[in-house]
Amino acid sequence: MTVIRSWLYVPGDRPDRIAKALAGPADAVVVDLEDAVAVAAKEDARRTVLTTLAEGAEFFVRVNAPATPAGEADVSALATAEAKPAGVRVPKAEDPAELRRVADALGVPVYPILESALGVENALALATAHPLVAGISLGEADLAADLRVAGGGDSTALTWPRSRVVVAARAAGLPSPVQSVWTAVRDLDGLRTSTEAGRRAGFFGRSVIHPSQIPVVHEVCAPDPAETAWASELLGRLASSGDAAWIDDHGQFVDAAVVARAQWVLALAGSKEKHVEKGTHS
Ligand SMILES: CC(C)(COP(=O)(O)OP(=O)(O)OC[C@H]1O[C@@H](n2cnc3c(N)ncnc32)[C@H](O)[C@@H]1OP(=O)(O)O)[C@@H](O)C(=O)NCCC(=O)NCCSC(=O)C[C@H](O)C(=O)O
Ligand SMILES: [Mg+2]
Repeated sequence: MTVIRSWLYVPGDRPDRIAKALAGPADAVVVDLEDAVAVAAKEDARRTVLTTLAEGAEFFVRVNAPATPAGEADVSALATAEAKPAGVRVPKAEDPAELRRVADALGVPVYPILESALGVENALALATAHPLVAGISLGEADLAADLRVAGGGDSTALTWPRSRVVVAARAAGLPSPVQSVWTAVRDLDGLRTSTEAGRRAGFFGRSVIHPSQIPVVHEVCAPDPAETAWASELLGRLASSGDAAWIDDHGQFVDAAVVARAQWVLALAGSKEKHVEKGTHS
């Protein structure tokens, strides 16, 4: 099993930073053609993406929303390019039919980003829109704006959409969603607390916008030695006794659900970083 912990965004009109991002420690690089790129720079950014792909670099691309002129241009440019991205993130996703068009045109893994009330309401339909849909996530800044609720940090106003996207991803058999970006770039303690909370809430891995955020995300996503030891012990007892249920040495009841969790903990602990495939982490 292989997993991606950090997805580093880098603006498509900054070739210097794209090179740095690709050479750095992020598990995945997402070159952005959408909101990090000014309208006047969209064409340049698209050209840079195509040139960098043609040079053999491996990265993901966030296209513009496919229903917009810039999004149409992104999708048709990538569709005819010989070198394809590892996958595309599709922002402002709301319409499963639109997602199918993108997936059919590009033939690469597609990751819809849910950033509106309608997108969240359609979470399961988007997650199951096409076999190439490989993961869903939230874009919390845009979502908070669309919902007219407090955004930023760990706004509790987004608790329900977060749970909704976790449930829809798992119902569709997709990996746990990747957590949305932490925008207080210099506040690494806040990033850590928020990423830990995200893991507890069912997210795995995080989109980041600055290289300084990568080590924090990697640390939070690292297997917890105590949890790994607990899982090994539990599965050892299961193998030797064959019991279906018991109370462990810590007084905790164990049954099939707890065994499933222990198996997931060990699978994650034994995973290699980089290059997640559909359904390879849950
Ligand atoms: C956020 C930034 C604009 C900050 O830029 P800046 O203040 O110039 O950064 P630093 O001076 O601290 O940079 C220090 C060094 O790190 C390199 N750097 C910085 N950012 C990146 C990066 N993203 N990738 C690679 N390298 C990076 C600098 O070159 C410096 O290097 P050196 O000179 O050698 O020391 C900027 O970080 C940035 O543009 N980040 C990405 C923004 C982005 O792509 N945003 C799109 C995603 S946001 C999102 O998804 C929201 C979502 O849609 C929602 O709705 O929620
Ligand atoms: Mg957004």
